Amino acid sequence: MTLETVELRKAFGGVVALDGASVAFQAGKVNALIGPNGSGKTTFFNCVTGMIRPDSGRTTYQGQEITRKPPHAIARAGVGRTFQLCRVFPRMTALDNVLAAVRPGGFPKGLRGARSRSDLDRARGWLTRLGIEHLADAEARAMSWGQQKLLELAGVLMAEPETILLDEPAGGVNPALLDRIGALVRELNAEGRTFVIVEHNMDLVMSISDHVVVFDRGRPIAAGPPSVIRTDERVLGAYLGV
Ligand SMILES: Nc1ncnc2c1ncn2[C@@H]1O[C@H](COP(=O)(O)OP(=O)(O)OP(=O)(O)O)[C@@H](O)[C@H]1O
Repeated sequence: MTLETVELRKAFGGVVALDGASVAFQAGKVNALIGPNGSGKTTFFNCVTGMIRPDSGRTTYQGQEITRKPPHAIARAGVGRTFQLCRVFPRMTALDNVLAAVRPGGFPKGLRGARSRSDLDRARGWLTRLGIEHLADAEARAMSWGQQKLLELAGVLMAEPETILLDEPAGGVNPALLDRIGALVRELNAEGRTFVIVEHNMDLVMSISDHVVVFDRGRPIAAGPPSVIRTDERVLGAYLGV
């Protein structure tokens, strides 16, 4: 196991977003976290990455307690993440966005020479790997939504995380890019990275995942390989609302 939670609970006023969620994701695998709208998936990501504090419960990463650690400490421990609404700096170039991932705050104009050669090479390498190197000098705001999602992922990869949490990587992207994102996840996984993916596109989930966890009302109701999850009656019931 790599990322594990025990009885994670988080309420927003009267709304219980996480209701004692105990989940174990598998190291070296592509894990998916699925569930109907409002079932607590993003709140779960926010809790395990330190963006919000759970009311109770624990999270461990590779056996180490990370429950109350701040986001930067969890990132440093090796967990990277993307966001549903994609976080890039709109007025910075693609290259500067990727570099900013290793130097939070970016580079003031006069200090551009301070970028290290190896960081530059690595940043260009990730842009190339993700197929957006031709946009290196374009401002992020001039890029398409799908390109911005790739750019955000390039920034995450720049920190060399062992585990990557993706929040709706397929959301709003065109079918060609969808295929590329799927292939990329499998490639990066084959190189040793663990993934946890929150995603509504079931074709993508079922084609790239090794292990699927299903949330309903703030807690897991099923977990297993796609072939089993696809026909699980509890899962079908949760999605159909019966
Ligand atoms: N900051 C917040 N304040 C109040 N309620 C919140 C907050 N964040 C989430 N919630 C509520 O908690 C519940 C779980 O939301 P969450 O976004 O975690 O679900 P989700 O499974 O990620 O949904 P979706 O698939 O639609 O993104 C929902 O009822 C939501 O309205």
